[in-house]
Amino acid sequence: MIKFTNVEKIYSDRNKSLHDINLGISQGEFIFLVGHSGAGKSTILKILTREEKVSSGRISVLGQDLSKIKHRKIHSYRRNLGIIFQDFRILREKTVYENVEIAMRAVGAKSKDIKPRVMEVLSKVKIADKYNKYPDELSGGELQRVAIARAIVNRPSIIIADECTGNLDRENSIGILNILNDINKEGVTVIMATHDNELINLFPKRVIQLENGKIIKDTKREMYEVIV
Ligand SMILES: Nc1ncnc2c1ncn2[C@@H]1O[C@H](COP(=O)(O)OP(=O)(O)OP(=O)(O)O)[C@@H](O)[C@H]1O
Repeated sequence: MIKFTNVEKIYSDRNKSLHDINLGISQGEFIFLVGHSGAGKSTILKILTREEKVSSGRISVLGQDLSKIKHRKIHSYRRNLGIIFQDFRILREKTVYENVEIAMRAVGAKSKDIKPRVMEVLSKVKIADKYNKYPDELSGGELQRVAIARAIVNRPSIIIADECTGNLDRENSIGILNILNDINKEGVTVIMATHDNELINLFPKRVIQLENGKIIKDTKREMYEVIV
């Protein structure tokens, strides 16, 4: 479903951010992307969202070659993705409900479908009781749950999360991981960049480790090597 083939990313002459990345991810996998600061985690995620283009190599996602995708098609490609950030990116002047509703309106959802679906996803992330609150009235953990509701409301195939627990305490981080785990069990692929080793140990998943723009460890690959 996601395939990186000999992917290189060079931001400038001296700065090679990704080196010969070869990687396959199947639908329904849950991946932790780890590595030191500057290892290339965000660059991989930005290539997946097509915020950045590869410098060479090929990247295909859900049957689309992102190295060749036309500019006007990027918008519809991104409808397959739910993106979650460390800093939540919730609109301050809108309520919880409106923050999620806006994502459905943006894709032209029918008015009659909006309310039930927004309330359904708010219930799923356990924030439905605060649907009428403004972001300033919510905690960081609650804000991130709203961001997840917004990310899943249009039923994406892939969730992309960049350090989405980076601003949260342990309890809230575990809460967010439990929600992502439940979403993953419904078949949604989750790719999450994190520095949090404790969280990785609590949720045993495929871990891809980057160093200086190269994959230096892939637990799944190693498991296969042991089995074969
Ligand atoms: N827009 C950019 N222009 C130039 N260089 C960049 C740009 N974005 C990232 N880089 C460089 O690419 C390399 C990888 O950066 P990236 O942000 O992918 O790392 P990361 O693993 O996500 O780090 P962190 O954990 O600190 O977020 C770094 O050397 C970084 O300085």
